[in-house]
Amino acid sequence: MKRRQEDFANLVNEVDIIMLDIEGTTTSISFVKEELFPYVRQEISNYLKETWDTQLTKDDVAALTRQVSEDARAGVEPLPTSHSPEVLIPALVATVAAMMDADSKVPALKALQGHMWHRAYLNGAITGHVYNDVVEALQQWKKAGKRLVVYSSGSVQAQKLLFSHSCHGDLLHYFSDHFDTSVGAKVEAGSYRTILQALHSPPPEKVLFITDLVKEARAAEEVGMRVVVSVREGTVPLSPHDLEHYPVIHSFTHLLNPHLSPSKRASREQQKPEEEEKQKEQEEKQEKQEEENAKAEKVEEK
Ligand SMILES: CSCCC(=O)C(=O)COP(=O)(O)O
Repeated sequence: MKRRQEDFANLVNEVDIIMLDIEGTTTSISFVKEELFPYVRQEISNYLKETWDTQLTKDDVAALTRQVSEDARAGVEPLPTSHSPEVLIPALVATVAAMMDADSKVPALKALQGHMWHRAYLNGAITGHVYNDVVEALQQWKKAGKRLVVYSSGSVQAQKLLFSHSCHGDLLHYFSDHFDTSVGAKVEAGSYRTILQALHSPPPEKVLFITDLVKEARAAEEVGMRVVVSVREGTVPLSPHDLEHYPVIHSFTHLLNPHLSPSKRASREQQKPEEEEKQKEQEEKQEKQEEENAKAEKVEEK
């Protein structure tokens, strides 16, 4: 279903809290998959060797060991019982690689990743990617008195690092609250109930959650939150049903009040040409898919 700019602006007007996912929503999938995650894979062995005696790493290793022994009940190889770093580090490296291959979101893995990225952001090896259109939206929404929060599988520390060391400078001040998988998995409705409680129980329909994953949108919807699905380069394609059911955006520009912000075109002018090109391609692809779905539905009706 095609929604007009005013419909989106009304949706934003009707809520007090806007909760954002990161990967595929505020931030490109390629940044996470091609920079953040490879950094962990490349550096983990050195990082563990260098920090082995620190309390932070001892806690991370203990949490991973607990996680692996829980998973062992599901047939996963347990870690060696030895305390020797020579034995344990290679086993931990293999375990973390296996967890990342499976795109695991367990808090033990996410905490270790966050601690490793801390170094990378501080020494400038990594700069957090945030889409240009997101920055304009954050500014407009903050001015309009919206409370802005983040819910990502990345640890709260990793979220704060990304926004405070972003390619647009420090954006952390826009956000009042951060949630990660310590409140529960993003595909579970219970996690969104916990978040509502932490936000002092606003009416759920006063909260808008923006995410690229329909499973997450569904869980948030189950507790009564409003949802918008973000389609960016590399996000999981939406089924015809999801395209019909969910408001879909290709850029936060779609959610801006056209009377308060520079026009859609003006916002595009600020984009890097390659980002603009990708966004246009994405929009054209989506429109084509919508047309094909409509045609397929007509044929089915006949
Ligand atoms: C804080 S950025 C790190 C991204 C990450 O680790 C991840 O698992 C992505 O999760 P999201 O819920 O933002 O899609």
